[in-house]
Amino acid sequence: MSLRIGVLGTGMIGQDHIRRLTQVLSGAEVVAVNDIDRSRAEAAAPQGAKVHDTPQALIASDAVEAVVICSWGPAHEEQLLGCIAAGKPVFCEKPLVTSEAAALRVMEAETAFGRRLVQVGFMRRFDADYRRLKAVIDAGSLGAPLLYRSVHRNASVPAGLYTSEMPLNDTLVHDADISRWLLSDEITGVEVRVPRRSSRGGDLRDPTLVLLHTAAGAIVSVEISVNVGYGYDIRGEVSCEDGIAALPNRPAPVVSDRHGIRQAIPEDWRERFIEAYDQEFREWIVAARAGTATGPSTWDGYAATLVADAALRAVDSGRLEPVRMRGKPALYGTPIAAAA
Ligand SMILES: NC(=O)c1ccc[n+]([C@@H]2O[C@H](COP(=O)([O-])OP(=O)(O)OC[C@H]3O[C@@H](n4cnc5c(N)ncnc54)[C@H](O)[C@@H]3O)[C@@H](O)[C@H]2O)c1
Ligand SMILES: O[C@H]1[C@H](O)[C@@H](O)[C@H](O)[C@@H](O)[C@H]1O
Repeated sequence: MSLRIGVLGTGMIGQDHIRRLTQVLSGAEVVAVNDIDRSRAEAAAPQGAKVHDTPQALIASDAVEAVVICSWGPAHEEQLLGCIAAGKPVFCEKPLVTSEAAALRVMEAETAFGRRLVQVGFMRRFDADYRRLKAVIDAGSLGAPLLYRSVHRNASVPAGLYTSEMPLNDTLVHDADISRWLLSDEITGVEVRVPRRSSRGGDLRDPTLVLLHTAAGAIVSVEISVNVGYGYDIRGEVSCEDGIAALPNRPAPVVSDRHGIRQAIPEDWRERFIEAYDQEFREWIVAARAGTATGPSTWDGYAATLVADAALRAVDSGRLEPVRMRGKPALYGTPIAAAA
């Protein structure tokens, strides 16, 4: 039997996830959709899927066994709490929520329920290159990780909709999460430095340089540039005591012509992480069919939210801003020793 899924939010990524759930992956079907823009939901609904008037009606529907949230960040809390109250597994696109208080409310609801229901859309953890990079670090032959350089470049962002806070509370969450996961470490402090602005972004504060300090004493530098024009360029390199390990360049045909020898760069996140999103949903479908969730948890979404909050404080203060996490509930596994 296929997992019967309802999708909340049928914009850019909602449509892409509906495509993969209906045309690429097996074991799932999209039976219901909702969007505050009803015409968008109608256009995105696969044949036979019901278009619901409200997220609450979709979550409550007996036809829906599990939910995928692809609405805007500020809408996530209410929709997550609705899914947890209904006991339905839920995949939630990043960011989990947009404030520490909201993250704690979701965590309290899930821990009171007593079983993991929430998986957060940190798709990099499902990318084969990142998984191999983590395996090298975990093997330990390079010694302890000291520095991690994370480069996050978007070709462009929607003008007017993407604001100067968003490099820190929308884009950085991916780098914060992958750093915690790769280094098996927690982030304890955040600094932000702002160089001269790129003329490509108008008034937008871009690029931004973020330093994440970890409990074990490593430092992560994150370059966030959201208007580079040339493509979606994601890089990562870990410097350890006895060597370095880096993400490889993406395999692409090597073109030789009068401009030289070159390889294409992905256009956007859909192209760069296409296999990662597929794998993320393969693993989610298996877990959701068992009535639970796997991979990035509410705890991980909470951690990324705290980093985003600290980064927003740091860009104003110019100082190192602390990240103070609560004790980790047992539902989310054992705390990382260095951070305990
Ligand atoms: N993991 C990733 O790489 C990745 C990539 C893109 C977007 N995202 C995340 O996915 C989410 C959606 O992003 P997008 O780019 O598709 O945005 P979008 O603006 O294209 O689509 C969002 C949709 O949600 C709808 N919506 C908003 N509030 C709603 C509500 N309360 N109930 C129902 N529908 C509602 C909007 O009408 C819109 O159609 C965001 O949280 C974003 O950060 C993640
Ligand atoms: O919502 C998107 C998405 O999360 C992308 O993966 C990220 O590169 C963008 O900066 C962000 O705006």
